[in-house]
Amino acid sequence: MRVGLAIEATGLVKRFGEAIVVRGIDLSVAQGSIYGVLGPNGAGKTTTLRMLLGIIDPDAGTRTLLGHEAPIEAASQVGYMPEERGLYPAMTPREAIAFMGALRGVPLAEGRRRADGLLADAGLAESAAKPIRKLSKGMAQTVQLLGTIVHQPDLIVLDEPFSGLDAVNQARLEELIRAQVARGATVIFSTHVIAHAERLCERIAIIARGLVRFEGTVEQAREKLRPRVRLGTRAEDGPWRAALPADAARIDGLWQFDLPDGGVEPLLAALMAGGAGIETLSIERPGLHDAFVAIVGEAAAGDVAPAPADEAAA
Ligand SMILES: Nc1ncnc2c1ncn2[C@@H]1O[C@H](COP(=O)(O)OP(=O)(O)OP(=O)(O)O)[C@@H](O)[C@H]1O
Repeated sequence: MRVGLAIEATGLVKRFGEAIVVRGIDLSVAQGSIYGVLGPNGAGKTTTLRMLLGIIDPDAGTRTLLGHEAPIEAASQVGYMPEERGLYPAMTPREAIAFMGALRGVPLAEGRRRADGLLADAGLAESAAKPIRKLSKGMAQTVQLLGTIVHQPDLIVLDEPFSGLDAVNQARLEELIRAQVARGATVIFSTHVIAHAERLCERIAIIARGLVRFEGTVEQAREKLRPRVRLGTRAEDGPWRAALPADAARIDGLWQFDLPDGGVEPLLAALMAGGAGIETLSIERPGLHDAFVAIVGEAAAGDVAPAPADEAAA
């Protein structure tokens, strides 16, 4: 393992029958960081996480998990919450969490003690002794998450952890992830809800159609797009229109276009001289959501031609 990496994967490939769903993915996750794997439905996120954990084996490529080349050897130091949730409905949250801890080597009495603390922190103290079947879906999901971290794993892998939670519980989960990292854990999670990744992650990978299309910081992803100008003019038409950039479109009553290289000042001068009557002006930096849509869109367009991994596999 390279110093400081919790996960290092190179060239991961996975086929299911004829379909190559992961086509050569590299991933490096620094110890003590929060890492986001973003991608549209079917991109290959879950398959990638499963390969990293050793639940399935890649058809090609290698992965090192907490310094172990065989992921199973790291199992006791890993907490994994799969996308398919499931707890025994007759168990209580306290018992379920303690049971999940026992599977990872935490004595039951200690597991119960930890469960009570975790449930209290999550605002679920009153539900600690009710059967899970009486809990809401979101509450049950929180219990499953607490069971995932009860053994204080060094690496926490969460598949779509925010889906199914209301806004309050999503915020709680963000806090919990930060708290886990503060105690020294590494967290990697998949999501197609971009806002969480934007707030939480030091680095992200955007996966589409089985390939990493972007890897870097959230800031670097945003920098791939130009700021967007929205401009309202009193007059709808006039010779001044020639001063607008070629890509300017009138959307919802506003001219919208990417910030030109020379900034907006020369353009505004031309509009003012031409009597366009500037009523509103905003220049907005794109968010991660915009960058995500653009990167995934490019991937879809680019995939009309065969990708290199397909050619290599053929
Ligand atoms: N065991 C399997 N057998 C056959 N095909 C599979 C299997 N697992 C996944 N796939 C296919 O692989 C592709 C990628 O699936 P995967 O679950 O990894 O995507 P994902 O990015 O996690 O998507 P989502 O956000 O919808 O969960 C999909 O087309 C899926 O149908």
